[in-house]
Amino acid sequence: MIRFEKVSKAYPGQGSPALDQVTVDVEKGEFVFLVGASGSGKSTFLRLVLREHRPSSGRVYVAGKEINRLAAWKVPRLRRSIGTVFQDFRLLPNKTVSENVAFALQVIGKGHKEIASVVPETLELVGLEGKGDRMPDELSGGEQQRVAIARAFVNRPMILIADEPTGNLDPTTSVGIMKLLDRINRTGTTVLMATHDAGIVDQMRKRVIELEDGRVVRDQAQGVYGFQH
Ligand SMILES: Nc1ncnc2c1ncn2[C@@H]1O[C@H](COP(=O)(O)OP(=O)(O)OP(=O)(O)O)[C@@H](O)[C@H]1O
Repeated sequence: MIRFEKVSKAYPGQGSPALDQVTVDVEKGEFVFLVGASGSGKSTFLRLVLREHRPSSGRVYVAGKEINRLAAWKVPRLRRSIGTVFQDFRLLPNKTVSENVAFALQVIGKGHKEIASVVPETLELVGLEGKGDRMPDELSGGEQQRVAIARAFVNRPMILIADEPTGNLDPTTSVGIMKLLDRINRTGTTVLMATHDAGIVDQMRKRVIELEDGRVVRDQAQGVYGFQH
């Protein structure tokens, strides 16, 4: 589903590359944690998957296509097939919960009828039934993140990218969010999550890929956050 072949990424004016000869293969349906110190290259990795950046060398494949060679007009379609969730939720503050989720479908041209049936279904899936008419600032942080996940998942993307999704949440709320991501993963969606949350990684026992100075220093099935090398 996601394949990096000797991928390096150097930003202009930076001494050492943000990613350095990274080779990784993520199968469809896997759940992968990306860990490593701040600045180790996690966000760069995620941005390359979304083609927000292009590699300086090497190849990035998503769903079998080398995305560096994807025509510019096909990039929006690639991004639509990848849901994204961030630490800071990024909801539209002037829209209700339902409108936030519906918006993701409107921008890809879905009709009223489909939106009217899919949005409540998705809100129920994330545990927000009955809260569709609330505004984001009337929700707890955990609930806001559920809205963000509903919005990311509403068109059933093949990949869900989560960059520090529990970074602003307390441990109990974080566990709820991880259960939800696990449930989404079980529908067949590949989940790639960058995190500093050791407790969560140790609890979930999923594949762990650790980056250090842009290099993969560990790729462990059913891994833990910290590992004695
Ligand atoms: N747009 C950019 N321009 C220049 N340098 C960048 C850019 N984005 C990231 N970098 C550099 O690339 C390296 C990797 O950064 P990256 O954001 O990928 O790390 P990270 O592991 O996601 O960090 P964090 O955990 O703090 O989010 C860092 O040295 C960073 O300063």
